[in-house]
Amino acid sequence: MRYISTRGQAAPRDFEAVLLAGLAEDGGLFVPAEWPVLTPAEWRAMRGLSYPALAARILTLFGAGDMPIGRICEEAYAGFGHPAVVPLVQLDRRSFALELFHGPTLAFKDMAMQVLGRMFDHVLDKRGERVTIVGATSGDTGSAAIEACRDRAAVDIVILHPEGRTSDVQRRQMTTVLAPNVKNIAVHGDFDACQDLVKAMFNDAPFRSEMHLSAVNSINWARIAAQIPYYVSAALAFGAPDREVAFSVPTGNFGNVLAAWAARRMGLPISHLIIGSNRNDILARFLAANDMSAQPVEPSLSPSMDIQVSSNFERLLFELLGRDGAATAGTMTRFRAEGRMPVPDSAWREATRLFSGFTLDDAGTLTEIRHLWTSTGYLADPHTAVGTAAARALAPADPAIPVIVAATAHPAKFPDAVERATGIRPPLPARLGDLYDREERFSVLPNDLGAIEAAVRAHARRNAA
Ligand SMILES: Cc1ncc(COP(=O)(O)O)c(C=O)c1O
Ligand SMILES: N[C@@H](CCOP(=O)(O)O)C(=O)O
Repeated sequence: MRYISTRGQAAPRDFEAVLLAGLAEDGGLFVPAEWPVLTPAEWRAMRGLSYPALAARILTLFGAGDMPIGRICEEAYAGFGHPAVVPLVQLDRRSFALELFHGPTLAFKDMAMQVLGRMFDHVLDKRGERVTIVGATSGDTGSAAIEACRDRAAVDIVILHPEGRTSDVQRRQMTTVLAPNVKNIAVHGDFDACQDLVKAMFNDAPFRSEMHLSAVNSINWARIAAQIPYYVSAALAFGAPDREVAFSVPTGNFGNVLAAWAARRMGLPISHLIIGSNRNDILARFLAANDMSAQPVEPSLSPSMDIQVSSNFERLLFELLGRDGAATAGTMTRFRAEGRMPVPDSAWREATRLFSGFTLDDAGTLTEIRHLWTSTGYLADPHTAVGTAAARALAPADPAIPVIVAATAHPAKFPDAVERATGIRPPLPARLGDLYDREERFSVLPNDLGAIEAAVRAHARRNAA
C-alpha cells in the first residue's frame, strides 16, 4: 500500500514512513493511493473475529502487515475496561451508542493511540531512530497520546493545549504524567492556534528534520486507519454487509467521521453519516449552505469539539475534487488566506448526499443529557449527547436502518456538565481516583512559533543528553 499527499507534491510512501512523517512535506495529508475495497464475502468473513483480530485485519489492508500487527492490537486492547472493547448499548428502538471510551484515558482517542504508541516503538526500535512527537489537543488527544507514549525509550512528546479551555479532568490527565519524555504546554489561544503551531513546526523544514518530528494528531494517517475498525465492528454486528447502517458522530477535527467515511469507501454499506457540532458549527454550516467560513472558536460544554478548522476535511475535499492535488492545495491556500473555503457546488452537492450536519448549543446539550438520563437511564458525556441529538434529528427516513452514535467520551471526564444536567456527578474509575491529588507540571507559553520551537528543542535535548 502506497500513500500520496492530498496536495500532490510529496513523494509516495509506505505505511511505516507515513506513520513517522505525520504531515506530508508539501503541507498536505497522506491518503491511500488506492482504497482497498472488500467484497461482501470478505466482510462476512470478518464476523465473529475478536476486536483486536478485526483491527489487525483492517490495518493489514492499509499496509501495517509488515509490523507484528496482530500482537500490537492484542496488547493495545488488552487493558480496556470492557471485554467487548467497543460495546453497543441500545438507546431507543433504532439508535445505539457505540462506546469508544473504555480505554485508559476514557475517550475514543485511546482506540487508535494505544495502537500507535506500540507501532512507534516497533518501527523506531527496528530503525534505531528517535522521534519528537508534537501534538495539539482540545483535551482528549493529549491525554491519550501521553498515556500511549509515556516512558517509551525512543519517543519524546510535547503536547500543546489551549490554556483554560479543557475540562479539569482532561488537563490533569495530561499534566500529572511526570514521565521525563513528556512535556505539556498551555498556549495562550484556542485549539486552532495550537493546531496551527503544530503544522507550522512541520512546515519549518530545518526544525522538522533537526527534531525528527512525528505527529499523533489525526493529520497522521495511522490514526485514521486505527479508527476504521470500530465502524466495521459495529456495522457487522447489525448485519452488514447485508444491511445498511447509519452513524452519527460528534465532530470537531473531522478525523472520527472520516474514518467512518473510509469504511464506506471500502464497501461497507453505510447509508448516512450524521455530523453533530456544538456552537462551533463550521461543518454544519458547510453542509447546509456550502458556507465553510471559519469564525472565532467559542468555548462550549463539549470542549473537545471547540474547533473551527477541521484538519481532516482536507482528505474528504481531495476526494470530492476528484483526487486533484493542485485543486486541493489551491482551495486550502485560499481558506487559510481568506478564512472561507471555496468548494465547487458539484463537490458540495456530492458531500450532502452522504453527510448531514446538526448544531446543538450548550442549553440543548444539557437538555439532551437530561433527556437521555430520564428516558433511557443512559448517562452521556456532552460530546456524545451532541451525537445522540443529531441522530434523533437527522435519522434516515427508512426505519429499518439503525443509527449508531459514536459515544466518544466517558461522562466522568466532564462531571460539571453532567451534574448540571442530571444532578449526578459521575465518579472517575478507581485507577484515576487520586487525579485531583497528583502534582501537575506544565509550562505556559504565548501563541508564538519561536517560543514553542525553543521549548520543544530544549525538551528533546534534555532527554537526548
Ligand atoms: C470526546 C470527543 N468527541 C468528539 C471529538 C471530535 O472528534 P474529531 O475531532 O475526530 O471530529 C473529540 C475530539 O477529537 C473528542 O475528544
Ligand atoms: N478533539 C481533539 C482535537 C484533536 O483532534 P485529532 O483527532 O486531530 O487529534 C482533542 O481532544 O484533542
